[in-house]
Amino acid sequence: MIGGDLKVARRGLMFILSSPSGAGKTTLADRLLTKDGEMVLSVSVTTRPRRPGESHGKDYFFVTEEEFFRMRDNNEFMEWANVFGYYYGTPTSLVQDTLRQGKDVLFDIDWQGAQQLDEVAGEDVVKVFILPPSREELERRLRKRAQDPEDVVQKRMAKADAEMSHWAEYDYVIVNYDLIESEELLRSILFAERLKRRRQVGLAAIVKEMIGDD
Ligand SMILES: Nc1ncnc2c1ncn2[C@@H]1O[C@H](COP(=O)(O)OP(=O)(O)OP(=O)(O)O)[C@@H](O)[C@H]1O
Ligand SMILES: Nc1nc2c(ncn2[C@@H]2O[C@H](COP(=O)(O)O)[C@@H](O)[C@H]2O)c(=O)[nH]1
Repeated sequence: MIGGDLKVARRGLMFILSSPSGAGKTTLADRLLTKDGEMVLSVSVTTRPRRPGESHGKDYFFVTEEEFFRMRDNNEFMEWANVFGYYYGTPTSLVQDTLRQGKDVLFDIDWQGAQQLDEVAGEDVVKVFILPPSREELERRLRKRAQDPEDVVQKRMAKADAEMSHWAEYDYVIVNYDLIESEELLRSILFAERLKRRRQVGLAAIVKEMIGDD
């Protein structure tokens, strides 16, 4: 696969997707992951109730507030936040294990989480903000997903402006008009970021061997 099968040893990166709820980041994340063997999803811990079709350990680790606070107080999260009245957190262990293997970690987290990860791991972080084509389309997508009751849809729409106001804190911004086009754009960003010289940690040895010591 172009750009996805690098031969040079490289340092894994932390690829963060944020957006207002319903803009499409989970859908795009799924599509990226199914075609990329070098990227692993960071499965978050949450206190939100499970939606139909979601499974424990794949979409989220669903826990009680008591368990969430125990993990938080035990420093098991790389970042955590309260989003729409529920707690969400990124377990540190999977992230560190994956990066150590030279693979990338994909995060589907909000702006609060993105800011926290930037603070602790700025060099490894690449942040992409996904915008919807319009407010009307955002609401349409939230309803089309048909997984949340009306009051939840309203609550998420009410918070959309607050989330979108953080767009300028991101490295890249994609307006998600068309899924296939957005997926291609995301993949282009990923491939270019993987090729950054500082991430290709095996390059120096290869070049040294080619040009010799003199
Ligand atoms: N470009 C697109 N065109 C049309 N529909 C889309 C597009 N992208 C995503 N969708 C649809 O919009 C709905 C919401 O997408 P998704 O669940 O991925 O949003 P999200 O940003 O992850 O939301 P949340 O933050 O709540 O998890 C889904 O039904 C998805 O299929
Ligand atoms: N800061 C974090 N935000 C997270 C995390 N996991 C998910 N999220 C964000 O929460 C909202 C709602 O998600 P939903 O699955 O309930 O629709 C969305 O913006 C996610 O990106 C996390 O670990 N930390």
